[in-house]
Amino acid sequence: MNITTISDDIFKLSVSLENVLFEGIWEIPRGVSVNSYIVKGEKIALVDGVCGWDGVPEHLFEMLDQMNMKIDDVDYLIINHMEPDHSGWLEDLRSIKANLNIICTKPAEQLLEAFYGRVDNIRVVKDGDTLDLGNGRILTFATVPNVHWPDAMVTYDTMTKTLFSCDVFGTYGYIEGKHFDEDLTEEELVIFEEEGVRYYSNIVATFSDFTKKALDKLKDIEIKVVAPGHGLVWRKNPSKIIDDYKRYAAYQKDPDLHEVTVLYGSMYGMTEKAVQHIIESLKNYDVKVNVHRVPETSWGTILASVWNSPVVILAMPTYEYKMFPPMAAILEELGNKKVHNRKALRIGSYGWSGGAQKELDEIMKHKGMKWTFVEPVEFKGAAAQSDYQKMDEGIIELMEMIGVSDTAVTV
Ligand SMILES: Cc1cc2nc3c(=O)[nH]c(=O)nc-3n(C[C@H](O)[C@H](O)[C@H](O)COP(=O)(O)O)c2cc1C
Repeated sequence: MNITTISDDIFKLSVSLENVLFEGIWEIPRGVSVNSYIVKGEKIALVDGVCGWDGVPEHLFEMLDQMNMKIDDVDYLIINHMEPDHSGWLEDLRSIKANLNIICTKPAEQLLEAFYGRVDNIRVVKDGDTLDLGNGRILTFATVPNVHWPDAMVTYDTMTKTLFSCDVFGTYGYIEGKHFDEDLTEEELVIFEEEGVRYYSNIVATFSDFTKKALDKLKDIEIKVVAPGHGLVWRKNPSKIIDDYKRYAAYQKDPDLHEVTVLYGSMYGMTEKAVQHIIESLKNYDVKVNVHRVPETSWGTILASVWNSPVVILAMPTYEYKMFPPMAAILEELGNKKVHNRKALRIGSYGWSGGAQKELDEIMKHKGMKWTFVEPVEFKGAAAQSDYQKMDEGIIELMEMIGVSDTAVTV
């Protein structure tokens, strides 16, 4: 755990995680930080906690020691969001200071009881409520329901105009010694953009409509510092992460990028050979192409890729009268994350009955995904020249749909 000064009397305590699956599912190749904040007036508030990683509470005590504080000095624990990665200190803190005052929303109060059996010393807050810490430091609260649990809220320090936003404006990614956006090189900023969309697509995507409402609610607040529960503190250019989140929310239905995801599975190479043809054909267009094989590529990586891609090529064979199972699993997950309105081509090999296409149609329908498909190209065994021709025609159609033209020079 490390401690960083954000501004006079505001400190970040954070833990970096790597080599774990975040939420037990998502790979985090560049790690993630989990951030908690200490805000001091006459009274002291701890905004969010982190899970019981990294020797908490011992490390927490060391950090407090460095600030000449003891846990007894903390007057309030503000819980923006009850998910255990942010509320996990609660049990330890309560065992040390039983009368710790907790500030949270009504839905969080119910979750507190469910998760920790806690019903005492809770002040429930709603939109616009304030907490006066003394010395002119007044905190206000705004609920942001379902970003990403029903209980979520953000806390705003009116003195420094710092927004403690918990999961909102979070990113994956952790670079040793880099805590603020102003610490980053251009290349590192690109890393955090990639990790932003990865985090959004893995964690927040399902709640994009709620995220849009939350962003709308926050738009009239003057924000000088964004201090989220994951990732960097945005101090030099806070509007960067706010605008990024607007884009990410919009990508649910319309990623306005020239990017294609080719998602495929293949048992014996027939479908894979056709995928190679498609990859070659896409080289004729000015588009970024991401190729992912299932089940080898993790769901988190695929989600991030498809979130950025208006065009998706799905390639899979028939397997036991249905589609190759890992492809069905990831398509269901894309449906759960509400990845809507993609333009798509499906290709694949079958042996005798087919069945992949039927299952694909069913998934699209029951998940309400509203993808627009060009004519599928299914072939028995190996693809023939006429099949490759049809694939190329499908690609032309898809590229036209996103306004990308063929870069090959014809004489
Ligand atoms: C375990 C297994 C199950 C299969 N089930 C079906 C099936 O139900 N219907 C069908 O038409 N083909 C079925 N096939 C045939 C494959 O779809 C066919 O071999 C296809 O060419 C495989 O494509 P690939 O080389 O890209 O893996 C099956 C093949 C395997 C290995």
